[in-house]
Amino acid sequence: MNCVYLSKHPSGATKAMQNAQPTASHFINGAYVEDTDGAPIECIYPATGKVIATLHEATPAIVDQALSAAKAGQKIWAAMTGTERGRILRRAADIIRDRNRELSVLETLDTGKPLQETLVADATSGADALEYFGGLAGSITGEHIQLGQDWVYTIREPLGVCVGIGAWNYPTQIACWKGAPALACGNSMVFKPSETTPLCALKIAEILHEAGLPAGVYNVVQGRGAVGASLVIDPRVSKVSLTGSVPTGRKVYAAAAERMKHVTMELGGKSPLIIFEDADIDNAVSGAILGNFYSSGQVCSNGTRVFVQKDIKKAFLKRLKERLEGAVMGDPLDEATNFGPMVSADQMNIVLGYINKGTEEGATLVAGGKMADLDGFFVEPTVFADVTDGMTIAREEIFGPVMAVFDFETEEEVMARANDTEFGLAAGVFTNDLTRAHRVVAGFEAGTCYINTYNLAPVEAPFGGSKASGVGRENSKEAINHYSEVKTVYVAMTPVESQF
Ligand SMILES: NC(=O)c1ccc[n+]([C@@H]2O[C@H](COP(=O)([O-])OP(=O)(O)OC[C@H]3O[C@@H](n4cnc5c(N)ncnc54)[C@H](O)[C@@H]3O)[C@@H](O)[C@H]2O)c1
Ligand SMILES: O=CCc1c[nH]cn1
Repeated sequence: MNCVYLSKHPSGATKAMQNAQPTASHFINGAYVEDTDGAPIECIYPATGKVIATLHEATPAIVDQALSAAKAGQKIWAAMTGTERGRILRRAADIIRDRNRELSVLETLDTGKPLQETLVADATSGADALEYFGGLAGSITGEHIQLGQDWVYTIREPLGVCVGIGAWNYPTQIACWKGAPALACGNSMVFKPSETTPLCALKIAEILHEAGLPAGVYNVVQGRGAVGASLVIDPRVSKVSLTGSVPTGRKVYAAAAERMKHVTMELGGKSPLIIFEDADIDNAVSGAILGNFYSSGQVCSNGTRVFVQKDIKKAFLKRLKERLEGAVMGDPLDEATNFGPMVSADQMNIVLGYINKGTEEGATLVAGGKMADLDGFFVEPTVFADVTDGMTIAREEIFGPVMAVFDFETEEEVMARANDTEFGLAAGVFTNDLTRAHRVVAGFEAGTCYINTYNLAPVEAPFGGSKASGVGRENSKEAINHYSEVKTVYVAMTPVESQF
């Protein structure tokens, strides 16, 4: 039965993880479930390239089992009060915080992200979501509308069974950002993690049940795209929330639309970060580093198109180069490491391909530009300057540690260039001119904007994209609207006046 195992690991992490690892491929109806008929999924530790766990894709029987459990579990869950539901979600948040270290190690093993990051950004962000939506669960209500003697009341109802499909960059966070609002509203969820990072969501399911979640309310099944596609089209499913690339988003949105299902689409980006000459250069360099090299550049909202006003270009690049000396690449489980590998060999090769294109198309390589001399899938933090708008590295999402620096002269010019993209996930501006800062963000065609900072995503604030980058918003009270719908009830206080 126990087909998930973490094999020996040079850093000794395995020993510490004996009690923390998931014990089977799927979590359904409150328990781990295995079905070795499913095709194997190898979980590869990105810092060594070695297989650390082997799981199995969900077979059609497993998918059916998960959806049936979710259908039955949702009825029990929705019948509880919001306060009762919230208490369980908040208890899960507390358990996650208590086990932050072991969950962070698991996140690092799943993704290769440095433990220095995962200790503060992943399980903690998941706990924030469960705590925040747990707190809201008791106050998800409709309204009363008086119409003379008559009146209308509305009921905010859950949608039913929701499917969550995750990307590989934030496996714990994505499992919680989707699960917490869905469950707060009284829905159940079947979550399919990315096949590249299958481990973390299983622990979230296990902890939710330990906190008292009724069986069947949060289930996890493994699989590649075909498993995701089979979940999306199942008639038992009312809503699909995807975090992934734009091409996958188009397919999933189309399949959901065909069946008139609700969707949230959290997709890719190529976000602009504009640095005006009056900005504090050190602060702007910090923003550009955070917005390009955190999680080794594998963050959807990264400000990968850095527009620097011409007069400060030299000073900006000089300071940026100095600050890159601070990158510490190496064993992600060593807390001194602050820059990890790409999640997979495939992603590393995609990123190296873009770096070659940048050079071939005439951009100036300022830093990095190659694999690091280490085991695993490491690519150096890379900066190109003199990038022009038509270059491939200026137009396509790379999803790796590659910053493209552009020159600009005027605000009007840079705004037109910043918005000249199919994407609209995020955008940022560094300036000390407050009027300009607000004028610039008003002009951005993007769902999430930053003034004098970058990439923060607290649960209290809506997060999501415009244009091809997405539909709907995660986090904040906004997410409640995306996991519930309103029923209108008209109450007449006088007899009906019919026309004949
Ligand atoms: N906007 C956001 O919040 C956000 C957050 C993280 C990542 N992302 C984006 O995710 C992408 C990187 O992640 P990825 O490579 O895992 O993305 P991906 O699109 O390849 O895969 C995402 C998920 O979709 C599944 N999938 C693939 N085809 C499917 C189909 N036809 N039907 C249903 N499911 C299917 C995959 O198995 C995976 O679980 C980047 O574009 C990044 O910007 C966006
Ligand atoms: O990867 C996208 C989601 C995100 C942004 N900042 C932190 N998480």
